[in-house]
Amino acid sequence: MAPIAVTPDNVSPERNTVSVKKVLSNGSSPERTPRPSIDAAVRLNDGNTIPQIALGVYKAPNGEETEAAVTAALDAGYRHIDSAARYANEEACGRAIRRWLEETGTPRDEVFVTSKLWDADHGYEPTMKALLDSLDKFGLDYLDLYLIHSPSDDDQKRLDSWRALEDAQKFGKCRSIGVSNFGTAHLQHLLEHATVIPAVNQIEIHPFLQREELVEICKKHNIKIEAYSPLARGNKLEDERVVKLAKKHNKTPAQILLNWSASRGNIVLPKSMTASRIESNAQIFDFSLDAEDLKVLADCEENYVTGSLHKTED
Ligand SMILES: NC(=O)C1=CN([C@@H]2O[C@H](COP(=O)(O)OP(=O)(O)OC[C@H]3O[C@@H](n4cnc5c(N)ncnc54)[C@H](OP(=O)(O)O)[C@@H]3O)[C@@H](O)[C@H]2O)C=CC1
Ligand SMILES: O=C1CO[C@H](CO)[C@@H](O)[C@@H]1O
Repeated sequence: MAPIAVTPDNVSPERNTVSVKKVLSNGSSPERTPRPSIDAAVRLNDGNTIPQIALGVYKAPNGEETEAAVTAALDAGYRHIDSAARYANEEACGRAIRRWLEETGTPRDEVFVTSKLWDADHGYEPTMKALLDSLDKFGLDYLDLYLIHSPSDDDQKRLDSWRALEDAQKFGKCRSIGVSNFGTAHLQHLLEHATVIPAVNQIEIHPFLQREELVEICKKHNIKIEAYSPLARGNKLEDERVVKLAKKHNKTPAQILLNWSASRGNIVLPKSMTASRIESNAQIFDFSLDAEDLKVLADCEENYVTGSLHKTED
């Protein structure tokens, strides 16, 4: 089967070799044999590249279970972890990432780490403080991507938070900056006042919630879509149309949903705490959905929202 269509924005940076040469600081060799990295990546409007698949860690506890999931993801070839201050697991994610980098001798810049500013911390100073707090929890010097988790209802506060992100990027505390849960009105307002155009808008999107209008606006401004809840939280994996496509392609229903999103150029953030699912969720770049399959999935639209759309989102 041919691989999914590669869009002009898709790039394959030289990040596909994992060094396991280095031994641990205690002199022992790592027992695991990590897979090579998954090289599917997307170029952002700031010139940075972002791995197209991330492990999402919403609801993952701040302890060993999450460390194991993050390690399993990195071993499976993921190079992107999507956390948030709100998820309260930045410490566990940071521990696992730092340990994995050390064990495999991989440079920091080969793993892409995202966190998000929580709603209670909007405003210039609180945003700066929240970002430093997140860095402290991860034990990292910089984040690859820092997002406004949801738009504040207060126009000025929202712009102040964004100005803080712009400055943090200038100071090297985060390489890319973006937003999440921004609808058309919030995006347009931000674009009127911002110096830096957000690199991404992280929103819920899957075949059951396709959000074409918002996607078009993001495309127009070269803002990439990060698809959250790309598995519709597991609630649509038994949909008979998805199951039929899975059988046709000898794939899992989850892989069908993820391929649908990735083949549109989205960055996909499936969450799982199960090593076998973490691994299989990444095996989505070796097949293509044909026009007939895409029509079946287009017809799945039912405005199915699993999370909570912000009240001004469309
Ligand atoms: N910016 C925002 O406001 C939001 C961001 N997000 C981000 O997106 C990520 C993903 O979204 P999320 O809402 O967690 O939901 P997902 O759509 O990723 O679904 C996760 C659920 O699906 C299950 N699952 C995962 N893989 C499989 C599989 N192959 N087969 C069967 N079941 C599977 C998981 O269970 P199990 O763990 O047991 O495998 C879990 O219950 C979040 O973790 C977070 O990083 C999410 C919501 C909002
Ligand atoms: O990231 C998140 C996970 O999902 C939650 C809703 O179900 C959101 O509130 C939050 O923004």
